[in-house]
Amino acid sequence: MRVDRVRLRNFKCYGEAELGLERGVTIVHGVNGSGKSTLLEAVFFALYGSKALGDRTLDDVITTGEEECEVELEFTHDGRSYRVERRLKLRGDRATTTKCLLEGPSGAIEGARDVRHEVTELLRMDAEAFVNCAYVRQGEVNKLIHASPGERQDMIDDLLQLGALEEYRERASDARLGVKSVLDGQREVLEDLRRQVKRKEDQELHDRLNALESSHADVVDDIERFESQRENARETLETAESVLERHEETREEIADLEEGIEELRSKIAETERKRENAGETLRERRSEREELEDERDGLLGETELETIDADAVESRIEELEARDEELRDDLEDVRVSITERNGEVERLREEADELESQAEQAREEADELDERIENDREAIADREETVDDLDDDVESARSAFDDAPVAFGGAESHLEKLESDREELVSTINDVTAEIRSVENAIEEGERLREAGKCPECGQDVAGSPHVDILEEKRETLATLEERLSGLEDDREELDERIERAESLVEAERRVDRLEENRENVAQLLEEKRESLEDRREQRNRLREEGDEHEREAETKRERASDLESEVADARTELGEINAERGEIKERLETLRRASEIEAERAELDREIETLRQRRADWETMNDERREQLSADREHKRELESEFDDDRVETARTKQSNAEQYLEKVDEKLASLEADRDELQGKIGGVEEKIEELERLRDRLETVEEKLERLDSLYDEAETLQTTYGELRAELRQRNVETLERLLNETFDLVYQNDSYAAIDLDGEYRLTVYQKDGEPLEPEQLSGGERALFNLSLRCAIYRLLAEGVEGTAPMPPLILDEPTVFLDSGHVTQLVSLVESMRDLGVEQIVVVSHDEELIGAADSLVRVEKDATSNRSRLERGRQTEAALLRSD
Ligand SMILES: Nc1ncnc2c1ncn2[C@@H]1O[C@H](COP(=O)(O)OP(=O)(O)OP(=O)(O)O)[C@@H](O)[C@H]1O
Ligand SMILES: [Zn+2]
Repeated sequence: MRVDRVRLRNFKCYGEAELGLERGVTIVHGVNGSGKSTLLEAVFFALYGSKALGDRTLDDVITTGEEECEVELEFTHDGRSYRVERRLKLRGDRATTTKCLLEGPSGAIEGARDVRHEVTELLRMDAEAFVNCAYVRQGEVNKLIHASPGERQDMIDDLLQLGALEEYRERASDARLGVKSVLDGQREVLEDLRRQVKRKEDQELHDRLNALESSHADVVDDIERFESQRENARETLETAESVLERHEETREEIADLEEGIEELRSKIAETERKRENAGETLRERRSEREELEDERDGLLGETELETIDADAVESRIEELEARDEELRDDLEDVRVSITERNGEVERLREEADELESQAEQAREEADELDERIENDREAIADREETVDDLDDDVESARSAFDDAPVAFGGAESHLEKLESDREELVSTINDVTAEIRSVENAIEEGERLREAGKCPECGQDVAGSPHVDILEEKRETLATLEERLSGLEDDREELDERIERAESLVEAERRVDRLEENRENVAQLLEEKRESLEDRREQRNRLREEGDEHEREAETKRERASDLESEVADARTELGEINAERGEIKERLETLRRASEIEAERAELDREIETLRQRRADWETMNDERREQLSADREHKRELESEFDDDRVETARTKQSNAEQYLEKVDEKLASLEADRDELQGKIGGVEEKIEELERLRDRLETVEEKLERLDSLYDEAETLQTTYGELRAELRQRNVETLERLLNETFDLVYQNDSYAAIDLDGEYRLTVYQKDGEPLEPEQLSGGERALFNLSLRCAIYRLLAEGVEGTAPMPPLILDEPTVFLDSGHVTQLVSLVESMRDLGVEQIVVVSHDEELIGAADSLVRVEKDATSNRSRLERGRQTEAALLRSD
């Protein structure tokens, strides 16, 4: 068995914690109070529940201040996986298990009891055996050593399941004692039975039975005789009674006959009356029939039929009705056609009216258009005149160019040229005028200077002045200039005249442009007018045609309407004819129906007459039969009256009273005889019962004797079984003791290599003795504390090994759990402990869990678990030591 995982919640100092465990040696370490032992306890608790707690109660494991606690354990056993889950809850100050579940390969088991049983079965050990073998708790060093040999014996027997053999032995012993007490009881029963049989045999029961049976036979004979006499008396009585009864019956019968006769007579009279009434009715019906026949004969003349025969009448009626039906349909058709035609006439007339008014309207529109056409024509004539006028104006305006220096169109530029020539001329004139003025001034100055004898030119004295003659030159220049000026002024005058002419030409050009534009506009308007005039003419013609067309259509419709009216008049004539024919048919039908009714009434009357006749005949027959019955009854009555005479009745009465008296007496006698017989029978029954009882006693005696024989042999068997079980257990135990002694010596040698001790002895009663080298024996209690610790560990390991080897099937081999095993050991012995642990691992213990803070042990671990308590939350925490740490510690 191997623990795979443990999970805790609110278990003592743990909040939420989980730990996976591996194969090999796991060392759990941490400071005091951190929760190491609690972790091991939790595993133990998960397996065994409250049985794992010893004196403590469930509420101890729930973390103080919490309500609920959970433990979950997963383990593998024999290659199969299991999971245990337990949940506790605090209710008041007591805790209860609210969930306990074991899931395994064959399903789930629930409930603390069943789970514990299953775990015990699986591991082949209960909680106590578990702590004795696999789980060495802290401070329990001396437990096995202090135990008495008897306690040790029980414990080891239990572990090796030798307890069962002891149980069987006890059961065999119980069985033997049980058989013994039954045997003693049966012996007493046998004695008692023998005494009873003897007493019964002494009573001579068979002689008594014979005497009683012969008296009984006599009484039975007497009873038979009296019974046959009583039978005779009863027959006599019956005969008399039947005679008297018959007499009474006859009297009643006669009375009945008289009553019947009276009844028949009155019925006959009644029926006779009915027959007469029916005869009366019959006559009445016959005369009614005659009347109907007369009426029918009268009607026959009115029909064209030869006889009034129902079928002929009926078929005639059908014919006439069919004809009437036909006529009604025709009538309906004619009416419909009249209505339709009238409607058609009205419609046609309305349409004709409508068409005529349309024609009228079209003509009016055409007249209107005529007027407008006339107006348009006048407007066109006016415009044509205007165009002609405008053409004349243009002609006259253009004539101004006839002898002009330029052609039409050149006036504008010609004027511009002339004006610029003039400007140039004016400026030349101004220049010449200015030159004249300066020459005049110069002449005036020169004359003045010359008068003063000075040079007119340079102001020097004339004598010797080169410029004296200049004045003459200037006067000549002045004359030339003045001549030039007057020429220029002539030119200007001429130019002014030409400019005037040019301006009038420009004016003429503009006028022509305006006139031509005007003419263009007028001509366009004229064209438009002409077109619209044409449109109106067409429209007017169309309207006139339309008017004519409508009038023609209206005429056609009116003709058609008057045709239809004459058709309606014809139809009305037809209508009258049909109605007349239908009136005739109606009269004939009435006659025929009456005739048919008469036939039906006549037939009914025939039937009634027949019925009445039949009934009268029936009544006659009935009364004939009654009369016969009446005479038969009278005959029968006479016969009955003659049947009985008074003597016969009297004899019967006497016989009846004698028989009655005898019967009374004989009944008394029989009753007393029967009482005697019953008494005798009771006595016989008593004796017979006693005989039967004797037989039964003899049978029981035989049975008890056989039973005693069997019990004797059973007792012997139980005794043998008891000894066998005892011997078997002693033998097995002896074998275990030898093995255990060997294993213990091996283990102790391994952990305590010391010269002081030679061997340990374990005797058949599990008494332990340690022998010193000098051969002196020592009790284990006499060893030192450390030695005791080692001795204890050796013993546990030896038991563990014995268990692993000595049990058949899969050895449970739970994890070997050691809590603080080093407490009493010195460092040298810790080394031995390490080799013990290792040798256990080598022996095939899958998991070894050790709580310790010894460095050397830590070094030997395959894995490390560190337990730590959080200072603030006060909850323990589990932490797996890293592989490197374990390896590092080991290498030190
Ligand atoms: N019901 C409980 N609720 C809370 N804490 C609890 C409860 N029961 C016990 N404890 C605490 O659990 C702690 C751990 O105890 P445990 O015996 O597991 O420690 P340890 O690590 O084995 O110490 P040591 O090395 O001294 O043996 C203790 O300090 C104790 O006060
Ligand atoms: Zn001069």
